[in-house]
Amino acid sequence: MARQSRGIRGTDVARGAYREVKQSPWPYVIPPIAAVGNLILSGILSLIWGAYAQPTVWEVAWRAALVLGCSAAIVWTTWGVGRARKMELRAASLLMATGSCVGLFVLTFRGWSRDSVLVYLLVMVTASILLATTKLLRGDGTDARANLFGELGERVKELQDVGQTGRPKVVDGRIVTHTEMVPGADFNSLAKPDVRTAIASALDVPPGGVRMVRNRNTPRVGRMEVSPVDMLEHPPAWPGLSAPGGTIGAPIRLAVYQTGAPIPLLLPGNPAAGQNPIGVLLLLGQSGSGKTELQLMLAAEARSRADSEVVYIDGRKGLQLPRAFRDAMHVFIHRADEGERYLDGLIPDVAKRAGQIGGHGHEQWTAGCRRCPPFRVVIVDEASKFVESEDTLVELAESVRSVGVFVLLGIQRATGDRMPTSVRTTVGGVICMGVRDVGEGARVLSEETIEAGADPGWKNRKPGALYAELPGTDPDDWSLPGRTFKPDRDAVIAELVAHLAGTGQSTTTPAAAPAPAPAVPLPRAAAAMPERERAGEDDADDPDADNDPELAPPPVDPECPPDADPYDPITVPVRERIPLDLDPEDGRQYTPTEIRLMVRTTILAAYERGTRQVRPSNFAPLVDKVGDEGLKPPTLSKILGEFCQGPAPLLRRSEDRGVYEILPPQGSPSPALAEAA
Ligand SMILES: Nc1ncnc2c1ncn2[C@@H]1O[C@H](COP(=O)(O)OP(=O)(O)OP(=O)(O)O)[C@@H](O)[C@H]1O
Repeated sequence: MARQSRGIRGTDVARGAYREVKQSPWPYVIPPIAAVGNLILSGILSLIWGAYAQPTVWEVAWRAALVLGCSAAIVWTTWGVGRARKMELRAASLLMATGSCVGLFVLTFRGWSRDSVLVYLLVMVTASILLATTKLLRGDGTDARANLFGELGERVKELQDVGQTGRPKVVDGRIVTHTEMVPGADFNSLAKPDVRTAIASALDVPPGGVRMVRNRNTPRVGRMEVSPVDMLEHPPAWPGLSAPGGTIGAPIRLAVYQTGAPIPLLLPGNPAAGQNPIGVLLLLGQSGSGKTELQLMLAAEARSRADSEVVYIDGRKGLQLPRAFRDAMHVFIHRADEGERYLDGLIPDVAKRAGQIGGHGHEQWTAGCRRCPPFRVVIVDEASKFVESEDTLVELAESVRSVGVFVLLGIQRATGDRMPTSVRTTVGGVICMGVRDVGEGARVLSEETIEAGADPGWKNRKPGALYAELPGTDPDDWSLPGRTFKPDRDAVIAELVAHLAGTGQSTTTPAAAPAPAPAVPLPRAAAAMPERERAGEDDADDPDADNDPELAPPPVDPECPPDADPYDPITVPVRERIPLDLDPEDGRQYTPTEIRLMVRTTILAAYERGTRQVRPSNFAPLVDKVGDEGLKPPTLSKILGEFCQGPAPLLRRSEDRGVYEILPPQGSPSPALAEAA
């Protein structure tokens, strides 16, 4: 507590009340005492050293040099330490120091005269009054700082005592300054909320517009970034699907940073760049913070990629989402219990996918690899129940990462009772939208991000605003706020539907794909991937295609569609079937040559009946006969490819992927059947 001075009391007329000057009286009496002491010192020095001591020239020279040196040190120090003070105080203290030194020098070496003593006393009294005035009139009578601005200004200036700032540069609309602390000081001390707020206030920029990004290699150095205007006040318009028809390996444009730069989301990772797949992403945001819009856009982006399958689970308000969107998803689940069943079945499915991926020598899902199963994107709108169970989450996060599965878990609250503390280290990435306060955000965001100035306490006042900690992004940018694009559901869905229609993918077929039963979620999703299915047919060119036992997804029998969701209407695609006159399955093993002969016979019989096109799914009865092992889909594709070759080909690839035209039979069989013939 501040001590109260005795004796210094005054009346504050404006307030009509007494006020007490707290703190010590010494700051007010020291200057005049020092001035008098300095006068006495100059008298003594003039008698023994200076004007009245009859010194030689040499003695005068070195004594004068000594006094000048001491004076220079005093003046320089006074100016230096006064840097963090108000200008008036700094000027008064400088006047005091300079006056003392000049007086000492003149009175010592020139001798005393009435004028010189009077001038000295006048200057020193003035300086003492100035010092006392600036100290007395700085506030309400306490010895605290004068007012808010004075205090803030001084605090900002005090920064210069602990560190040095470099020349500010303008980068992407931000003012960026390199800051180096004095040895022993910690740059993080500038990241404290009150220091950042003081700087924001002094510079008159929005709160949160000041970031302190420390250098990871040294605690002394960092950079201070000031964003003068909030560039996310008006979110940018949605620029359209980022790579329709491309691979899911290409980044998804999810949102933009305050700087205008895009925030990329890389789902499968990039082994070449040593970047891990994300696996599980946690999306935290309270109701109305903009989660659904983000999920919708992400789902549309993922669905527009050629090598992914999208599962959307919204057990709360799934049925409120537009029908066209629901139909466009490979799997759409709107019942909470079914969503849970689906998630339960996800982990057992991992081993199967791992077998498929590892079976051809890949350590993780690889973009562009035809033998890897489609990348699966699972978006779960309200997953708090799932997140609550730490074991399940850890198991999920660790297992899905490398097998080409991405799971987004959306949650509304991150309170202690709802979320284990280890969640942040378990999941591969985090997006934090508006939450109640910075403390809640700190449950998912890293300590460094919060320390650098991230404050997601927007609640639902700024929907779409977010902080993102994502693999593949610069950790220095994690404390940079971002915002999703201005919502335009109709445009997002219309563009997706147009893209799917353009690539020949029906948006009603996937809707028929039901929620997977526990432990068998994949086959149905795969069944709902016509494009991918067709892509597999092109494996005919791959000589190893049918040697790999782990290669193929289980065949889907068009005669026996998977169990349907009882709540969704079922639409089974109409497919023309070629009646095949084959004997029932007899359990015997068929040689490759026999199988090829049967395929040829089937094609010729179909041609005779007037059929001019075939596709692998037409040969399902043949699969029944020779068994799954004898005729996997890639093997069948390979055989059909062989029939396209040779001097007298039986088939020709149609422009429609996966469809073959039957050519008029010519006398000689294709080389594939030479042996059989
Ligand atoms: N980037 C954005 N800019 C402006 N408005 C946005 C943005 N993102 C979302 N919104 C709007 O914010 C509102 C709430 O969004 P949304 O429904 O996605 O929130 P939510 O977090 O899913 O809420 P709930 O959990 O209650 O469903 C909507 O009106 C939406 O249009």
